[in-house]
Amino acid sequence: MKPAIENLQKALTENLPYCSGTLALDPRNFILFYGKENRARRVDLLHASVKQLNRLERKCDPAPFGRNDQSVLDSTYRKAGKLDVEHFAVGFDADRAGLVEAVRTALFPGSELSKAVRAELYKLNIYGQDGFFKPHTDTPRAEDMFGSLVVIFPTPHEGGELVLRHQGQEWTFNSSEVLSQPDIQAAASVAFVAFFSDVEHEVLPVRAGHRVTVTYNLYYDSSRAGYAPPPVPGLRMLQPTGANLPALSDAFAMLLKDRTMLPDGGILGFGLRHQYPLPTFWSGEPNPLEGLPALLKGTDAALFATCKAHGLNPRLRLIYEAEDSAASDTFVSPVERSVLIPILLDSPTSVDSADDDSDPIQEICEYGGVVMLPRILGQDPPEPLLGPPDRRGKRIQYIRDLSDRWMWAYKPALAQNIKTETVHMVTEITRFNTLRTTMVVYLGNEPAASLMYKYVFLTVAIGPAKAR
Ligand SMILES: O=C(O)CCC(=O)C(=O)O
Ligand SMILES: [Fe+2]
Repeated sequence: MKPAIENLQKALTENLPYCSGTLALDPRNFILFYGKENRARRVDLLHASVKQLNRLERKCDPAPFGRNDQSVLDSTYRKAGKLDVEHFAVGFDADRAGLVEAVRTALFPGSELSKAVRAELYKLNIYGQDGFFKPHTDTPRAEDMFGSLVVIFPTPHEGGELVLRHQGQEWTFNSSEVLSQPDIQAAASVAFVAFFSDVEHEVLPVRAGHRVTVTYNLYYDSSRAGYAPPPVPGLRMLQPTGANLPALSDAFAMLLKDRTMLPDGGILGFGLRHQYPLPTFWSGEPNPLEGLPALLKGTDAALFATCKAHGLNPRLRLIYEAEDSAASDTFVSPVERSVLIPILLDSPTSVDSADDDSDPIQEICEYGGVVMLPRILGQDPPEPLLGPPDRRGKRIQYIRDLSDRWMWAYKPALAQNIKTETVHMVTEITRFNTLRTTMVVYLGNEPAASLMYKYVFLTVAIGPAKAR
């Protein structure tokens, strides 16, 4: 496969056990109060002096770490200071800042996003010169704890990289480098890393300055289900790459530049990666696709914005897999129960009725549907396009040219009236953003309501190679 396609696909489907980035904040988020007696000290972590940070370091307790269910002090294992939650208060709050939601989006792609999460402030840590924390995994504090969130404040420091390891892979997050980029610094930002509990991590020695962090424990919390705050403006996700706007835009530009890729132009298709609060049953309210661009998250939001930034017109559309059982005899093996013809729709139109004289697929096309001829971008010759079973347990299989054959061989008369659209899929269609509508089917005189499942996906038309 062509590297440009692979690159974009990888960015869009990458599944990492961690995420990282920066978040620009109002200056009051950086104010820290700390102390064990009635009189607390105040330090502004955005403009803290070395003297102030030295004092904070002195006032902290030596940080222990968990070994075999016990908390032990061992300076060959961890050299850092810590404060427990009752000994400090900081303006920053991960939930209020929108960071918990951002982290949830980055860690749980797909239908898993419906898992609600909660963050609990755990500790403040300070690593002075030569401070470090050897490789370890965090001890879960409860059964529903699934990960940790580390927030790094912009106090000057060198070294102190957070190294993460999981299933033979390793990633390094260099907070001092990230936070000292001029635009990040100008915007008063914190850096963050969130990871699942089975990710081993390590803080490399701090060579100079002070590295100040607060950690949160992350929990599943079903009582918050359905809670979905809007996206946060100051957020810059670095990993996963697909949620990182500049990185995704580069990958997209590389694809557009490849002159051998759809030289005459065409339509690209993308499956959505996250689940959105759509009405599960649509019965004539306004088109829910119209408000959807504003709700997009993570890689979906980044992809939509990237298309726009390239002067393209991304469209959120529906795909309906119309069943044509009459065609099954002709085209598929007896194992297949029916042929599914993918039909594109721009709004979730209900089909009032289809009787046994009319062809249901033709009926849907009369309501604005277009028969989709699916391809997989870059696969030459095209391979069968396979999808997972849908929620009715039915096996979904778009045979490469099934809809073509259906169009031109089985229904030649219809083919003249039906519009088609060839879509080159970059990532697989997902089936967790579903709208259901009814279709009344008449079998003789007997009306029967049948459900139509429509999945949201994204298409974007690109021009010929010469013009892009
Ligand atoms: O401060 C950090 O960067 C990480 C701290 C940590 O790993 C822990 O507290 O378990
Ligand atoms: Fe840890």
